[in-house]
Amino acid sequence: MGLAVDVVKHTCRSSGDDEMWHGMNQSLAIAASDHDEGSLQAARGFMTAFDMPKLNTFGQAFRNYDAESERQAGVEAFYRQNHIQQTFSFVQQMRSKHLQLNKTVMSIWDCCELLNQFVDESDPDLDEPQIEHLLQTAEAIRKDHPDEDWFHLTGLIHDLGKVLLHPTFGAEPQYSVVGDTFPVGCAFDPAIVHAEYFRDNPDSQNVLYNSKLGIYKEGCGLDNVMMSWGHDEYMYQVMKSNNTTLPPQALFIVRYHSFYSLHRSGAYTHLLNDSDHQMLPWLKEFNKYDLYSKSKVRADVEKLKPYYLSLIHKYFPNELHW
Ligand SMILES: O[C@H]1[C@H](O)[C@@H](O)[C@H](O)[C@@H](O)[C@H]1O
Ligand SMILES: [Fe+2]
Ligand SMILES: [Fe+2]
Repeated sequence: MGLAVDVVKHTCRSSGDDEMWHGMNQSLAIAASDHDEGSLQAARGFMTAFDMPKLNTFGQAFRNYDAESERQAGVEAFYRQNHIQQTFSFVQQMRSKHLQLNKTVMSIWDCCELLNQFVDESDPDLDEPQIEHLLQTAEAIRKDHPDEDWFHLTGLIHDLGKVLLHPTFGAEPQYSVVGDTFPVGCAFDPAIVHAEYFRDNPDSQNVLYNSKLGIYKEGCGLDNVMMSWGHDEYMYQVMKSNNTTLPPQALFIVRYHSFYSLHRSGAYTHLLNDSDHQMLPWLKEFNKYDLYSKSKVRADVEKLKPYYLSLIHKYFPNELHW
């Protein structure tokens, strides 16, 4: 890898057999309900080739928001802003501003290239332009899941919603585009990164929104939950409205990949319905590659381009409305 990092080799049973979608989903769901990484790996039945580093490129554990590092102060300032601004009503405003998808028309690949100029201020683990992260994620997935091209493409496109930072979309501030996401309309969970800054979010004082369930019903399903505004929801809506043929798992991954308090800490599970529970293992599997592939090793964009163009062609129209 060319990096002085410790690597953990993942071993698991390999079967080589192709499994049917539903069969796999079922075993993944069972493994996930066991909360056991080992059985999750076994249920997957894949040989894993991706090396998961223990430390990020700054020599820290991944997602350590308290460690003193060159990115720490900026990341904390980001979350302060994010947690103060993201209210229920802010989310409504952003949705009506951006979900009409009338800002531009472009292809998926054009969007990847547009992201080349942006660095994500919320990320303690990476200060590389976003296109690097997209290809690193996709290629890491490809190593472990060679036959699931939909999953490779999901890796490539999962962060394309960060294009909201571009002047074409009004150059939205980082606090309304990146960072972890969380439900609005109910109490903020302490498991959310830098939850202390929710003190100054007006919704924390609003009795409609500050109880455990807030405006929601137990088991209502994430589809009925309003998430903080950012690149996840935006890209999900872009995919859906432009009629992607990617499977439902891909849409779920894109939509909730930043919902760390759920997929890492198990918060908010009282809002999930059965379908969400079935999807959750895919989200966790995806997260491994999204998080641990972040490195300074540059992707060879020109070499990889033809393969990803073929996937884009398979699952998306040539031009999309954004
Ligand atoms: O792309 C973003 C970004 O990398 C953030 O730092 C992280 O907090 C989000 O969850 C992720 O989706
Ligand atoms: Fe993301
Ligand atoms: Fe990402």
